[in-house]
Amino acid sequence: MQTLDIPDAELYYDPHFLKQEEADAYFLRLEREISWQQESIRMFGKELPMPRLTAWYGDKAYTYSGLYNAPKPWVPVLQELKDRVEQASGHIYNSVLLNFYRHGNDSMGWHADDEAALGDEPAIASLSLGGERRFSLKHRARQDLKPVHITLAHGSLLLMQGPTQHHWLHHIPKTKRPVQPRINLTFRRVKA
Ligand SMILES: O=C(O)CCC(=O)C(=O)O
Ligand SMILES: [Fe+2]
Repeated sequence: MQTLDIPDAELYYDPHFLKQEEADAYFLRLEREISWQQESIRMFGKELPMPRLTAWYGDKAYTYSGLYNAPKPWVPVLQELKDRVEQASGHIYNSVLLNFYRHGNDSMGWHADDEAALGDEPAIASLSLGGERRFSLKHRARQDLKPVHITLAHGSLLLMQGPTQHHWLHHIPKTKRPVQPRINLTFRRVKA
């Protein structure tokens, strides 16, 4: 893992966490084996489809972006990836949120993964597969710090921990560039 030197954050990145062929195979398995959902979000009093497909697996129920997610048992492909991510990151997880970005018009808005259920300084391990998308971080308070952009490679692992969620927001912007579909998994540990 390489350390990304960013103030008020603790970030590690491994662009080659999975070999190309492994990453290709996991993309295909996840596309097929995960029960992808089209959720909706309430915005300005209207129900709008979320600009991506999602799935939640794990031992605990979890509320994310105002959506209640019932626990759903681990399936082999997720158990395998969880084991490898735990090994590499040195943390134990009990849940994973999956996002499927079908095309460049799919995205995720600015947020921090700072729900109380994640505890004070959560470790969040983010595995990316498929088309490369830009992931950006911006500091919540310090305007002297420029946003940080990381192109998350196919088969890469990004680990966010320590004070990162306290001080920084992150998002996946839409892009007009033609991009391949992308799957992202964020492994988390939800408290009782
Ligand atoms: O797709 C990504 O790389 C980011 C996902 C994310 O921020 C999240 O699931 O909370
Ligand atoms: Fe996030």
